[in-house]
Amino acid sequence: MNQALKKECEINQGFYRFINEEVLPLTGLNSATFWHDLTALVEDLAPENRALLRTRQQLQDQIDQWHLANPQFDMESYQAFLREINYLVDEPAPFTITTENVDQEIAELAGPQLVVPVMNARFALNAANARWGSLYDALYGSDAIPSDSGLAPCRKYNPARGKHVIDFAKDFLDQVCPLEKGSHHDVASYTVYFQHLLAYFPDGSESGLVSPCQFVAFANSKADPSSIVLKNNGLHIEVVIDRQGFIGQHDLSGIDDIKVEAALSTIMDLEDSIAAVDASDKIAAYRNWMGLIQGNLTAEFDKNGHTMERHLNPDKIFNCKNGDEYRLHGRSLLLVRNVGHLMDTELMQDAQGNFAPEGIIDAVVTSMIGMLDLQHTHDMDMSKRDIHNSRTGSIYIVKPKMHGPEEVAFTCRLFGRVEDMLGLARNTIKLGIMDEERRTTVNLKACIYEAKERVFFINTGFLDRTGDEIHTSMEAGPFLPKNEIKQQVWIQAYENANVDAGLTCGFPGRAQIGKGMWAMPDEMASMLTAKIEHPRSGASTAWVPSPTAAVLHALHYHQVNVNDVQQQLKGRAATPLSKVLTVPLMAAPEKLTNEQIENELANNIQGILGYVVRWVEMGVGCSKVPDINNIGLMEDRATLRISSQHIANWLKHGVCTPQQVEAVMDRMAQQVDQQNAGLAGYRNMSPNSEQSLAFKAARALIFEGEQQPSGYTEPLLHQYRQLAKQAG
Ligand SMILES: CC(=O)SCCNC(=O)CCNC(=O)[C@H](O)C(C)(C)COP(=O)(O)OP(=O)(O)OC[C@H]1O[C@@H](n2cnc3c(N)ncnc32)[C@H](O)[C@@H]1OP(=O)(O)O
Ligand SMILES: O=CC(=O)O
Ligand SMILES: [Mg+2]
Repeated sequence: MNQALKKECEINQGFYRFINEEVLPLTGLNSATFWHDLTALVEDLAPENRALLRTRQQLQDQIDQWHLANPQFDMESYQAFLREINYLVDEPAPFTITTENVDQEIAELAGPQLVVPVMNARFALNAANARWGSLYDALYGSDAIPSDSGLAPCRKYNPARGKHVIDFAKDFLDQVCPLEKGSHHDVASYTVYFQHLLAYFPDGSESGLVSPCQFVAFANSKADPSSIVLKNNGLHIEVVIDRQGFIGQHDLSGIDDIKVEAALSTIMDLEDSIAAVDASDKIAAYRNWMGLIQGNLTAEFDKNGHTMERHLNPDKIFNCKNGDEYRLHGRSLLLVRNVGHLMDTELMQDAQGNFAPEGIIDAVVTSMIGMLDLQHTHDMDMSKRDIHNSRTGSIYIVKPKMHGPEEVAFTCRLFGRVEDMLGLARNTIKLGIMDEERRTTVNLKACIYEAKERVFFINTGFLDRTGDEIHTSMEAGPFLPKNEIKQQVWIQAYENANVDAGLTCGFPGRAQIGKGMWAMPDEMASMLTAKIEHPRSGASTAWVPSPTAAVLHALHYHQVNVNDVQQQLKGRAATPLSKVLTVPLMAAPEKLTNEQIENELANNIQGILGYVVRWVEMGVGCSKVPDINNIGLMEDRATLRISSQHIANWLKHGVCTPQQVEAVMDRMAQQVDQQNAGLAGYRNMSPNSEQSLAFKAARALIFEGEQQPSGYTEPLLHQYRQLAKQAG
């Protein structure tokens, strides 16, 4: 049953109640005015939103036609054509962004950014609390410390493994906060002498830090500190000392743990990592966002036979070395990712029966909830309030999947209208631009220009970007195997051009330059080796999939000073557009062996089925799915977009046949069923795959992939998930 608002517009009743009963009373906004304004907003902006989507399709049709008419690709004529159709626009004259009131986690500090599905309260709380994490736990519990030669973690503590953990962590201290003389390994005790940290060795000798100012605070007494807080590259390290502690009792200096400042910011995701297909799903997601902002979200769950309750951590309070209080934010700075411009939502319907653009409703609701934090900020003495988010009065919205500057301009107009509706000062709502569609990449400066007063990040969402790479050039020819696409010139050019754009547009000090997700959540040793390249490339943040990854990736920002790197990079030669536009096609598809083709299909299809079955049948928007080498991969809608577009491309160009794909799908359905055996709520796809909604969804994603708007997966996922919900 719907709530008739004006006679030409209907609001979903659950949504109406949620806003009226749970949100509006906290905002001081008038209900009648709010609904009137929301209706007007949707009436005004929905047609524009739809027009932007038509433009996407028109451009895609023109690009398809061009490739068909130009089988011999010529870069010069290609670029001329892209300009002619307005896919490529003129670069704006040099400018710098003017974004103000940005929290220091975004503007000044460099460190990991965690992403989490907001609908999972247990994970979302964990993510918000992942501002701080135990280095000992992250090392002990991951493959960062190898498991061979008696080092495997076991049910009881393995002291041999523990020794490697402690050695690694103290090596790290020696590296980033070295002592003037000697090593942290050999320290017998730490004390604070006036404003200095002193380390004493067993022979009675002592040493200070090479950089004494790295010592900033302590807990308990100077003579017998229970914590020592160090600071390097703006990030804190807490050395916890407890001579009675589980680890500390066996440690020469009594160090019980080393905690690091890890996820400086966290994206609460309403987009690609969640499955929200109807009003009740959306309300659940909004409610969690509200609980996080208000500070009262809790989650009760069973872990290892114990019932646990999780809530948000308070701030951390220490003694400053000069005697004052030293207060550190206890939680990640929370950002919220809205959906893009594509999908509509049943939360609201116009007179013609059209659902409202979901991105418009997300902007209004997530901002209105974000506003509760700002009201608290103004109303309350900050030192008395434990849970708050922005200390500069900003709301941070990450907007995904925008195509080019006119879509960014539209988002900014939308945010401006929302600010007017909510009575917020202009540019309170900050915009994070995902550089993850090709039309945004090639016009990035023009995109930033449109948002120059409110942009707070650009981030290379290379997963969606790869999907869009395939879809945009679907007609150009067959693409390389998925892993080889990553090695081609276009991607490095895209990554470099993104950093360069951020630097030339004045991001340092105002906004983040971000890099993409580490999509192998269990491969922490590899991450420690590979992801240091992100700060080295000039990025001030990069995405991680879990708190453990956040802790370990944080080490990189101690090892690399991003400010210095950014200074060095300023003024490097611009990346040629031709490199960004070089499509990663296969030169000689006929050289692929049948085995290579089968392997590629098997890998893609295992990922697709493994992800889609949980999405459609169980409403799980982000999963860890083993690939054919049994490495667990983070799969979300963006990785699904790549896999499904890749097979669609190979089908189109005859690299594989539909029969081959069907056969691999049947084989992989059995495999995925086996992988999920015993999982509560799981429904097998085989042997009656024709009755499985998940299997049908996966088939549609592949065989109808070419026709999907920009190759996106959400229209089909939503359709099949809704059917699964109806089927109960
Ligand atoms: C292309 C893009 O758009 S990328 C952005 C979207 N992707 C994401 O947001 C990825 C977020 N990550 C995740 O959802 C998960 O890590 C997955 C699905 C990849 C793996 O989940 P699982 O298989 O359940 O992880 P695993 O069993 O190893 O670990 C679970 C533990 O880690 C925690 N955890 C895992 N990921 C996260 C996270 N992102 N935030 C907070 N906590 C997390 C869980 O809370 C849980 O700990 P608990 O028992 O104390 O609650
Ligand atoms: O959103 C991130 C991506 O890689 O896509
Ligand atoms: Mg993305």
